[in-house]
Amino acid sequence: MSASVIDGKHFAEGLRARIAEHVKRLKSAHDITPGLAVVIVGHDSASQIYVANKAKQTAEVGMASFKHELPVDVPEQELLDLIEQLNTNDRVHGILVQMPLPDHIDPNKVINAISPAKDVDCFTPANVGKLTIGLPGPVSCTPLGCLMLLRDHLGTLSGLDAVIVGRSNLVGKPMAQLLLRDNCTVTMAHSRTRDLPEVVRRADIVIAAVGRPQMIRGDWIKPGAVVIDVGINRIPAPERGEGKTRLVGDVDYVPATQSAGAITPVPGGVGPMTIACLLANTVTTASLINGLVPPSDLTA
Ligand SMILES: Nc1nc(=O)c2c([nH]1)NC[C@@H]1CN(c3ccc(C(=O)N[C@@H](CCC(=O)O)C(=O)O)cc3)C=[N+]21
Repeated sequence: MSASVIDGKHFAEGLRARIAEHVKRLKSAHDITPGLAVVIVGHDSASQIYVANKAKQTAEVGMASFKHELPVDVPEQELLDLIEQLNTNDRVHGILVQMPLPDHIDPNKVINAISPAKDVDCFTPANVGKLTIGLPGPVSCTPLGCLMLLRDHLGTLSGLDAVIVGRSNLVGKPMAQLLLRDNCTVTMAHSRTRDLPEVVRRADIVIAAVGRPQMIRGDWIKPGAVVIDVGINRIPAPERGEGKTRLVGDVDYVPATQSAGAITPVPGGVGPMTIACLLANTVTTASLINGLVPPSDLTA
């Protein structure tokens, strides 16, 4: 058996086209231009590229894009003051503070400073609570992207066994909430799980979100299972020349394609969906801030 490849890059393009339509309608019918502010501290080159990508795609869907670059040694209070300014700026409907932050800044303080109404990452306790009980609001970007790909591929997820490997606040925990809402039987596995291969072998849906390159082996995958690889790991690739690197996921991709029914590649799988869902969340928050019902095709 050879898995079909779930093309996240292509799906994200389609999603962005739908977002652009919603943005157009918000502008023409309500005179609202959704705006996304991205805050980056320091000059990490990978983060710079990622932030530049977000700004470009934000503009492409017709939204306003605001970028704030702060020096790596910026005092914590200055960052908190900037967030407060963005909280009260009517042109800004979404605030994303690029993580990780330098060690002298407490990420929890920063997250708690963001108005939940503008928290497009779904990092604030208020929005995590809403997600958990199913109230409208932003939905964690990476889990939302994974859910959209799964629904598109499978139609319904009802009754399926889903195993999530990784219990982070960022991906594992919100992913579990979304899959539960779609009536999956959800197992959360992690570094202390006993006999991880056997647990993964039960899964109709595998979500790999451990952050360890190629850790999930091909022979752990049940024949026909759908594999969503959230990992983005850069590893040395001497076969491409000295000092070269390449991106791999948390799944050992080639062997996994032997048994999986479908699988997301890295790159070109979940990554592009994360950015598209950030834009989707900005349409959601812009709608809710203005007392409008958010578009149902952009959320869980
Ligand atoms: N507050 C906050 N929210 C985030 O959502 C957030 C963050 N901080 N900090 C950094 C991580 C990382 N992240 C990525 C999203 C898309 C790709 C992506 O599109 N990757 C491409 C490959 C890009 C390449 O070639 O390097 C792909 O998978 O196809 C990567 C990484 C969001 N993050």
